[in-house]
Amino acid sequence: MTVLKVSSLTKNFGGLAAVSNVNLEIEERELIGLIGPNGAGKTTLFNLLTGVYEPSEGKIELNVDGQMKSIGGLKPYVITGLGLARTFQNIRLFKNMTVLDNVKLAMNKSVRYSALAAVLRLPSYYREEQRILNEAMELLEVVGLAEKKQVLAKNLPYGQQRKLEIARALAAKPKILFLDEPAAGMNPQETTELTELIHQIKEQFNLTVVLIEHDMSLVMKICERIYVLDYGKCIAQGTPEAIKNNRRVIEAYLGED
Ligand SMILES: Nc1ncnc2c1ncn2[C@@H]1O[C@H](COP(=O)(O)OP(=O)(O)OP(=O)(O)O)[C@@H](O)[C@H]1O
Repeated sequence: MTVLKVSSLTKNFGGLAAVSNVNLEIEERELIGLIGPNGAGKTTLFNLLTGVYEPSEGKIELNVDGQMKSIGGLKPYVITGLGLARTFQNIRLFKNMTVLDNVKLAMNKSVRYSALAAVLRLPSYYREEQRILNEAMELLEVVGLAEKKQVLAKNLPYGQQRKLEIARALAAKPKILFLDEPAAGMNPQETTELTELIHQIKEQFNLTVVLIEHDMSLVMKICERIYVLDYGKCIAQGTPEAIKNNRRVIEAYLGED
């Protein structure tokens, strides 16, 4: 079943087509890689898909309860509510809050007590607070940060901050998870752990995952299918094996590591 379909998507910044006539079709529970040289348009594409930017042209459709719904240009919080969550290349945490509060805050949209219940401290308030605490702790267990729950986010090592971002994205209960360079700044040990974590959350939460990543060994190891962007255009898509041997992809990367 198709969960996300992108048709002829274009984003212009002045005279520059950062994303140019891109088509994607992603199936439920696929693990997709989005790669390409620096400045190829990967983050701009994520920003279009998650509502940060409005498309200049083209269509983005998300499967909502079995129907393809056009989501291009909707506000980010609306798109998140439809089941699409993301992490950012530049980590966006509440740095002076604890690890636990960072996750609890990400769950706030699902809070089910009224303002009055909160002010009067009614039983419904305590029940809901307990549910939020339990769910937040479960997510911290999943990403291996339960023992760090009281640590301020800014005091976590870089790799763990990235895992906390993933926990925050999961708190939105997404169907599709977008990860923007999840392994950036990680050491090889952390990257290996991250690879396992991505597999684990995909299975546990029945997710479709799309990731931008420069770490080719990670991409080739875990992605089932890869799209390659270059100068805003999609120049190839296919299995890791096909992409590795694709002449246009090799040419695009010539001069890159
Ligand atoms: N808000 C913006 N205004 C103007 N130009 C932009 C804007 N955002 C991105 N660009 C330009 O669009 C092109 C694509 O950038 P983008 O960040 O999407 O590439 P990328 O593939 O994610 O690169 P990297 O791998 O380096 O993160 C670049 O030339 C960039 O300078």
